[in-house]
Amino acid sequence: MMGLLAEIELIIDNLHKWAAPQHVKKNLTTMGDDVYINYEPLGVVLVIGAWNYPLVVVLQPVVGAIAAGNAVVIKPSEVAEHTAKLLEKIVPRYLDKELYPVVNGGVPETTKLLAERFDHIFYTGNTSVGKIIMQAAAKFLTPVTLELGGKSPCYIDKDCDIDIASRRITWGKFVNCGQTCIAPDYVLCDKSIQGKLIEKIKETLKEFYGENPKESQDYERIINQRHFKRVLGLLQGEKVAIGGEHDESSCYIAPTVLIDVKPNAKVMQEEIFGPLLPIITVKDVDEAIQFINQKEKPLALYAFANDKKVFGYPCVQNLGPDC
Ligand SMILES: NC(=O)C1=CN([C@@H]2O[C@H](COP(=O)(O)OP(=O)(O)OC[C@H]3O[C@@H](n4cnc5c(N)ncnc54)[C@H](O)[C@@H]3O)[C@@H](O)[C@H]2O)C=CC1
Ligand SMILES: CCCCCCCCCCCC(=O)O
Repeated sequence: MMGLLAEIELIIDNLHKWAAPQHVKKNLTTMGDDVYINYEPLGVVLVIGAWNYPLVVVLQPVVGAIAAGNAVVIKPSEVAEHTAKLLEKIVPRYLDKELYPVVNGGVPETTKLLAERFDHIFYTGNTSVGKIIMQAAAKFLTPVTLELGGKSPCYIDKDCDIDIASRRITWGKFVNCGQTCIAPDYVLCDKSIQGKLIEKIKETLKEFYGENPKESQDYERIINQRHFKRVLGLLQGEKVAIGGEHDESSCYIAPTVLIDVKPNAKVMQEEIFGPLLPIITVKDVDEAIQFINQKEKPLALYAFANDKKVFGYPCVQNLGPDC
């Protein structure tokens, strides 16, 4: 909610500037004209949301689309069914239901929506469905915004404050049970610091979630049985340094750290989106970057180091504000 409210405030404070016609410098071909950029609403925007922060990932793009003067068809994720029902109930209380309808349902309903012509589609979710959305949009040349997932690495240099690194990684990885799009997906570090890192993560987990995370009010569950089985499948055959306990009936998977993970292991092939943290050892930052560059471009990259050289690499700089 904090992010959503901040977005609304940002728009209220800045919309008059963003929406104002923008001056354009004249050139030879336009010297006799009035030249400016005038912003117009696109028309009707379709917003399709994901389940992991189900209110914010649906409403945040809706807020932007409304501010830009559009009508919006709102499609919450059916996986977070209570939030979807709540949105269907409360949105019409505050917004015109002709201009901002909420459409609930799963794949068949979304497929039907995608057969319609929209002026923009804003989709948040996994990459495979992202491709379906883009194909459907291409039929009408509808522009799309795709907020997808990825395998976000953490590089921990041997010359860094391991207490700080492990505390931040433990928070970012295990909050919402690992179901955050920019959660650290895996760790790359020198073998000499692996043992200390594991000890520190263990200590931090105890501080955050107590002796038994299953009993902690602060530790979440996997969203459903399908995702529980998917995440558990990634754990099979791997060497567990911390955690590993699970319970299907409550979709519980303990905060888990894996070691001696092979680069070609199943857990390294797809976004984990659950509470498993594989550690892969590399000899230095160059090897880490080589490893990362062999994969699809990640959504975020986290680097912990004292050596400024680490932050000078273009791939670290280019990944933006989450570094
Ligand atoms: N970049 C970002 O800001 C964010 C990205 N994500 C990413 O989203 C993913 C998690 O969400 P998902 O499990 O994908 O959510 P999901 O299963 O709820 O799917 C997302 C939306 O796509 C629709 N959908 C699903 N299958 C479809 C199909 N075959 N055809 C048409 N529509 C379909 C669903 O109805 C839903 O509204 C992760 O990869 C995560 O990283 C999540 C939150 C934020
Ligand atoms: C205790 C609060 C947890 C804060 C985590 C905020 C992350 C929100 C990001 C929403 C989209 C995503 O990254 O999956």
